[in-house]
Amino acid sequence: MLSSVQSFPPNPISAPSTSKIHHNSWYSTTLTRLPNRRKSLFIVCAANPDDYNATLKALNSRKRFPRKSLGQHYMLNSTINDQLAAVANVKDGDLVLEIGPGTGSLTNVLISAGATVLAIEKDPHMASLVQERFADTGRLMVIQEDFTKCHIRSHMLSLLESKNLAVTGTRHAKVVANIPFNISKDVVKQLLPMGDIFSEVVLLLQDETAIRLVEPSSRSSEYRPINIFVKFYSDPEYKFQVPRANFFPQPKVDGAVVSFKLKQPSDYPAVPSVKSFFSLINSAFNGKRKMLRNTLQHICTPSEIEETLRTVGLPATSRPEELTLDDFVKLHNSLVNT
Ligand SMILES: C[S@@+](CC[C@H](N)C(=O)[O-])C[C@H]1O[C@@H](n2cnc3c(N)ncnc32)[C@H](O)[C@@H]1O
Repeated sequence: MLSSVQSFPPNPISAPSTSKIHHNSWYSTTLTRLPNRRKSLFIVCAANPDDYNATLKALNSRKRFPRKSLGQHYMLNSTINDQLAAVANVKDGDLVLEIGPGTGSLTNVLISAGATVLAIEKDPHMASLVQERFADTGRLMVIQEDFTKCHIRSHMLSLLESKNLAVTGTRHAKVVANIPFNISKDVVKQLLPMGDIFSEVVLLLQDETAIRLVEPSSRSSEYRPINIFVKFYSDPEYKFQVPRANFFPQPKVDGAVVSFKLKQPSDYPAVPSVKSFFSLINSAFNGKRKMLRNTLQHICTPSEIEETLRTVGLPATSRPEELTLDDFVKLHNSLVNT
């Protein structure tokens, strides 16, 4: 359901002083305006009083306490939102997919940069809040759905069609989002193979997840099938860390911004079947510390695996964590041809 937006009543609270004492007293005053639940979560100081103020005002307008189950840790530092948009080089005319707009602090930056935003928000209260806030811009479409269950490709195709934009050729769309940490894997799995639609995916993830997705290369103990998946579809880059004090309420972990520059489908590594390629990867990593000649026995005999490994220039005793994406492509293609 695509719906256009209504207007938001502007009623700013005057910005508090940034001095520690004033900030703290302003902070506890603001707390009393929130529904009287689990106030202990709010002990942490925010990065920017104005952004704090705006977030609390928005939540208060709906009597909406942040939900842990929805990963609702709102961004309180507009500079970080600016940096997220800058990493993706969001500019006039871009189409941006945002997952979990919340109160709309990042949405505001994207719209101000001249983008049209498609936002997917699971929480109906937040979906209507953000819809109302940007009603008069005509630049926001909100879909109230769970991103992990929605058909993002069909939503994007309808949007591109409505804007008379072709899917092939220049890719007009990007993803910029501060997502709930608990759906990171789903988001990455769904979006990275969409290089025909998106040129870049910029996500604020949990710092540990960001490192695990981007950094491990072959020969590292952290190397997993997801690293092969990420490199198959994109060129990932860890951009910067976002300390936990920038979120409201403060999570127990830090965040980090990662950019995934998506490859066009014509630039994916050449494999006859993507499905069989990833099935080989999963089988290979099933016995991570074991040699491939043992873990791939359901495909060929150990001596055939050894022979194939030698043919593609790899030692017969290779283990999965020793192979790069390129090595796996060669191994797969050679196995398919035997
Ligand atoms: C970390 S908050 C970020 C909010 C906002 N983007 C910001 O930067 O302040 C995550 C947002 O995602 C929404 N959300 C949680 N699970 C979701 C899901 N499965 N699909 C879509 N939105 C979801 C939450 O309701 C919340 O608004």
